[in-house]
Formats: sequence, C-alpha cells, structure tokens
Amino acid sequence: MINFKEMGQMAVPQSVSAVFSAYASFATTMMLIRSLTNELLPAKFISSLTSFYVYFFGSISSETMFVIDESSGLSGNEVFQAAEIYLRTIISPSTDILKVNKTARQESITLSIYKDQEITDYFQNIRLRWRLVCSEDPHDKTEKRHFELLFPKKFKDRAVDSYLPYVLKRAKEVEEKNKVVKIFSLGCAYDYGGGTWGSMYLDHPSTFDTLAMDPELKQWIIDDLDRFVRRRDFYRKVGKAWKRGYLLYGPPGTGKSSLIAAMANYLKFDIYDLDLSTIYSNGDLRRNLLTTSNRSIIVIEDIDCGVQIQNRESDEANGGSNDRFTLSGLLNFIDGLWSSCGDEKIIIFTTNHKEQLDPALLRPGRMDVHIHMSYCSPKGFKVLASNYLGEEATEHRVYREIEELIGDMEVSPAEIAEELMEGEEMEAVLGGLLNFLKRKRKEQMKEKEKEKRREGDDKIE
Ligand SMILES: Nc1ncnc2c1ncn2[C@@H]1O[C@H](COP(=O)(O)OP(=O)(O)OP(=O)(O)O)[C@@H](O)[C@H]1O
Ligand SMILES: [Mg+2]
Repeated sequence: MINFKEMGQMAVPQSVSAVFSAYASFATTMMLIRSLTNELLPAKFISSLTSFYVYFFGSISSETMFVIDESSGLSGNEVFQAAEIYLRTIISPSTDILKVNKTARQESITLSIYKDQEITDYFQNIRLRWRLVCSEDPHDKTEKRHFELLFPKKFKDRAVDSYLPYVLKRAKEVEEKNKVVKIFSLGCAYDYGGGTWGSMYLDHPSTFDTLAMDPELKQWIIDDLDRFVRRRDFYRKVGKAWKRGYLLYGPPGTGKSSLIAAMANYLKFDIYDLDLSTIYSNGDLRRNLLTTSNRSIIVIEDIDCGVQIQNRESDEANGGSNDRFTLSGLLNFIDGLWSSCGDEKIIIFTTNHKEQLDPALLRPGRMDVHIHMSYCSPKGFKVLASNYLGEEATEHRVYREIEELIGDMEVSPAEIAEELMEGEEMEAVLGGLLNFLKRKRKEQMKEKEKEKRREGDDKIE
C-alpha cells in the first residue's frame, strides 16, 4: 500500500533538494563561466551572456537582480556613484577584501568595496545583496564596473520606489559631509578648442566668519544662498533655469575673490574659474560651460578687462559669420538655452570697474544680484582684528582711534590684513597699523586737496 503521507514527506524534500542542488550547481557553473569568460571573451559578449543569465536564471530564481552600470551614455550613472558611497557606510566585518584609501585632504581612512566582494544590507526587513563586478573593455582596455543588486523578487517595487531613493539620499548626505571643494580651471591657454577642466582642491580658508563686510549684507547673502538651494521645485514650477547670477564689484582688495571662496566653502560647491582670454569662440564657450557639473559656481573674474568682448551691435553687424567669442555668446549662455542644461548653478562676475561694463550685462534680470564690496568699515575692521589678533584686540587702547580713522578714509580690507600680519605682538601690530593709517590718510587728504585745486583751476579757465 502506498503511504501517501510518507511519500509526500519523502517526495517534497527530495524534489526541493534536487532543485536546490541543480540551482546551486548551475549557479557555480555560471560563476565559473563568468570568471573564465571575463578573461577570454570580449566585454560585449560577456554582457550578452550576463543578460541571458539574468533572463534565464532570474526567471527561475526567486530573486531579482538589478545591474547598475558605472556610466550611462556620456555621463556617469548617479545610482552607481551613490551605491559606491553608500556601501562604505554599511561595510561589515565579514567582508573578506576591502579597498583602503586616504588622500592628503581626508581626515580618516575610508574602506570601500572591492571587486567581486559582496555586501549585505537590510532595509525594511528585506535582505539585499550588493556585488561589485569589474571587467576590462578589450577595445580601450579601460575597466568597466557595475554593481549587481540581488533581492527577493516580490520586493522589486519597494527596491525601486523606496530602497534606491534611500541609497541616493544617504549617499548625498555622506557626500555633503565629506566633500572637499575643488577649483577647476581650463587647461593650457594655447590649447586651441578650449582645453579641458583641470582641478585641484580649493584650499582657500575664507568663510563668512572671516569675511570683513557689512554684517547685514553678509547675512543677506547667506539667506539668499540658502533660499536658492532650497527652491528647486519653485524654479521648476515657474519654468526658470535653476541658476543665480551675482555681480561683485568694488576696488581691489575688498574681498570679491574671498567672498567667492566663502560662498563655495559654505555651499560646498566646486568653482569653475573661467578665464575668458582662453576662450576663442562661442562654440568653445558652450562646450566648456556644458561640461561643468551641477552644484557649482562658475566664476568670471575681471569681466571688464579679461578680454575684448565685442558688443552686441557689432557682433550682429558681423552677421555672426565667424564663431568668435562674443558678449552675446556669453549672454546667450547666461539666460538662454544652455543655462538650463544643468542644475543648481551659480554664476559670478567680478569687476573693479562696474561703470565700464557693457550695459547689456547690467540690464535688470541678467545678473540677479549686484553686490558692492566697499572699503573697510569699522564693523569690518572688528572682524579682521578679532580674526588676526583675537577678541581682546577690540579692547586695546588704540582700537577706538583706529576704528575712527577707518570710518573716515578709504582703506581696503586687504591693506589692513597685510598690516595685521606684520608681527605677533598685539601692541606692535596695532601701533604699526595706526601709523600706516595715519600716513595713508594724510596722503588721501593731500590728493583730495590737489583735486579740489584742479577743479577750481578748470572753472577759472
Ligand atoms: N572683506 C575681506 N574680509 C577679509 N579679508 C579680506 C577682505 N578683503 C580682502 N581681504 C584679504 O585680502 C586678500 C585679497 O583679497 P581678495 O583677493 O578677496 O580681493 P579682491 O576684491 O578679489 O581684489 P581684486 O579686485 O584685486 O581681485 C584676501 O586674501 C584676504 O586676506
Ligand atoms: Mg579678486
């Protein structure tokens, strides 16, 4: 007699173990094939094989696999970049091989996933496995990398709708925290065609705390930057490109470049320092601007004298036949189509001579904010004195006298900063600054007298 119960008990485990062992040996074979093919076959073939594997094996397994390539078309794949950062935060002691890294600017060592290693993550009780897979492109011999993310099939929607957005968000937070701001400039000036951006770390210590400027204006700028960063949806809603333009103007040494560095350090945005004298054509300008990354500050210093920009009229008279770099090319970028090819961009122009700028640049709406960086004020001096000499400098007996002189003359923060660097003894440094200011004021008074006399002479004539 057949014992159905017994047969059932026997049959089920047998068939499960049979399927499981077939599954396991299939998986092992596929792993073996994959490592062999990585060595022997072209990358394209490997990728078709992977697709076949995913299609065939995925359909019989209870797991879904996401393949996340490092690059997608010309640009990088943000999911890959985010995964790389995120996985560093969940590395477990059970991982066998890890990559260890530390650059001069990093405070601590970072551990990251190594090729073919697996990291397990848990999210809302779902177990997810990440694996980094590397292969060499046989054509250009570059390394191609992708992540494989495996998880139970039934959680596919949750992986897309909740888990991956969570990974992106966490990576962004980590990146913000650890980001070291970089400054990019264009390659060699003789590199016809614009060259490419080369970068180095922006090692500028300027922050809003160290900037000597009118405290209300300073706070206004900070609030303006905060508002700009917050308003992504607003810019989308009103159909405007998410960018903001600042024109910083004022005499030399009043802190225009320092303010740019303070803004970059505050927002943790990279700086693209665009030297107009290295730009030969509008096409050149477009190409270079298009390759700047999001969340960055594009800086054009000394816009008045960097290059002889033709004005719009003569450009148009030219019929635009040659593609020389023109003011209209630049303006086109600022408020035209190109500006919408990127998000969260700040554009800053600086000049010592606002009055010499082409009126097209000053027209309302072109640069959103005009900021006047002026000579040092008594309030500005307080920031400088505390920074360079410490709070107690403001209690010093000559402090008041210096403050009064500064309020009554034209002296740049750079000149004062230079005097404050002169020594370590507060007494001597403040004494030296006082003498310097007295001398300078005398010269300025003399100059004013001369000017008055000249004006008087002109009238008599
Ligand atoms: N407002 C300021 N607050 C603090 N330090 C300042 C300020 N302005 C100038 N300095 C000091 O002077 C140096 C030169 O200033 P900065 O390069 O920012 O001036 P600038 O306005 O960009 O001048 P230029 O018009 O010549 O480019 C800075 O490195 C800093 O040490
Ligand atoms: Mg400057």
